Amino acid sequence: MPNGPLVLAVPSKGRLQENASAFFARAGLKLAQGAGARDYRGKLVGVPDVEVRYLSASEIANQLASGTAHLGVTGEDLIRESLPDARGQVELLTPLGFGQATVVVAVPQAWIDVRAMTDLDEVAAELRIRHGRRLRIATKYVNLTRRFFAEHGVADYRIVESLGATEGAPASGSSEIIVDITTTGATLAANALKILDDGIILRSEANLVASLTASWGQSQKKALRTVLGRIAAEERARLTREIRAAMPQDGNLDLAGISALHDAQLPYGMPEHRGAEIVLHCPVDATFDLVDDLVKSGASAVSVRRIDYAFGADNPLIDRLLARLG
Ligand SMILES: Nc1ncnc2c1ncn2[C@@H]1O[C@H](COP(=O)(O)OP(=O)(O)OP(=O)(O)O)[C@@H](O)[C@H]1O
Ligand SMILES: O=P(O)(O)OC[C@H]1O[C@H](OP(=O)(O)OP(=O)(O)O)[C@H](O)[C@@H]1O
Ligand SMILES: [Mg+2]
Repeated sequence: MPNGPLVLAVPSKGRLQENASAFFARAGLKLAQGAGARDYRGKLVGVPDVEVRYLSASEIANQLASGTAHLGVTGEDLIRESLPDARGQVELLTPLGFGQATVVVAVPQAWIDVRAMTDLDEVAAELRIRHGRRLRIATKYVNLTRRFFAEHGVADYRIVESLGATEGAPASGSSEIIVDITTTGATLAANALKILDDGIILRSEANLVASLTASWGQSQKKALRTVLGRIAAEERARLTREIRAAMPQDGNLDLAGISALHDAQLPYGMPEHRGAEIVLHCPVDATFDLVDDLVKSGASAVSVRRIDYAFGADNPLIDRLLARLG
C-alpha cells in the first residue's frame, strides 16, 4: 500500500512488552490499544497514519523481514536468527537498553575437561566411537548455532530443535549440550550447565528496527519523520545536559574554547554582552568539568538541568534510514 499507514510492530507479551511501551512513552508516543486487552491493533495518540500491531517478538522479526511491518521493536538475537540476509532486509536503527540476553553454548558442569569450542571436537569423536552417534545440540537458535559452529570448525553434530525449557535437555537425555539465551545465568546454574570460555555467540538487546523490504510511500515516510523525530529528540535530550550561566561582568571568558574542549554546543548562539545569559548543551559526562571551567572563568549563577526533548534540524536516525531506502 503506497499510501497506507506505517505499521509499527510492538511486543504484545513477555519481557520486552513493558519496556517497549515505556520507551515509546518517553519519546512522547502514546500507544492506544484497541477496545480490549485482546485487541492486537492500536494507534499512536495524535500521530496520523500509524497502525500499531501487537505481536510476539519473533513474529515482529518475521514481519520486518517480509515487509508486512515498517518499524518494530524486537531482540537482535531474533533478527540474526530468523533473517538469512539481515543486512539487506532490515536496518537496526538503535539499541534500546533493555531486553539484554546473551546467546551461549553451554555444556554440563560435569564435563570438567571441556572448556572451549575446540574441546567439542574431541567430545564428538568420543561419542561416535563409544555410542555410534553424533553430538546433539538442543536449541531454537538453529541458524546462529550452525554459523557459529562452522566458524569454529566443529562439524560433527546434530541439532535437536527445542521449543522451550532448552536447559533441561541434557538432564533429560534428549541432547548433550545446548545453545540458548541467558541473562542472569540462574537457569543454566539450576540445570548444572556452564558456558564455554569462547562460547558467546551474540550479545543481544532490544532494538528499534526498520524494514527495508516494506513499501515506503509518501504517507509512511511522513509518519516515519514524526516517530523517529521524537525518538531521536528524546535520545539526544537524555544524553545531554543544559547549562545556564551569566557571562562575567569583567575578565575574559573564552566561551568558544571552553565549549570546544568539552564537546559542548551553544544552541542559541554567543551571548551578546557582559552579564548576558549563556546556554550550553553538553554531553552528560562532561557536565561538571565544564561547570568548573565556567566558574573558574568568572561565570555566575551556573545551573544545570535535564531536558525532555532536544529537536534539531538534522536527525541521524531518519537520514540513515532514508539513505538505505534510496
Ligand atoms: N532472560 C530472557 N529470556 C528470554 N528472552 C529474553 C530475555 N532477556 C531478553 N529477552 C529477549 O526477549 C526475546 C523473547 O521474547 P518473548 O519471549 O516475549 O517472545 P518470543 O520468543 O517471540 O515468544 P515465545 O517465548 O513465546 O516463543 C528474546 O529473543 C530476547 O531478545
Ligand atoms: O539466565 P536467566 O536469567 O535464568 O534467563 C534465561 C532464561 O529465561 C528465558 O526463559 P523464559 O522464562 O522466558 O521462558 P521461554 O524459554 O519460554 O521464553 C530463556 O529462554 C532462558 O531459559
Ligand atoms: Mg520467551
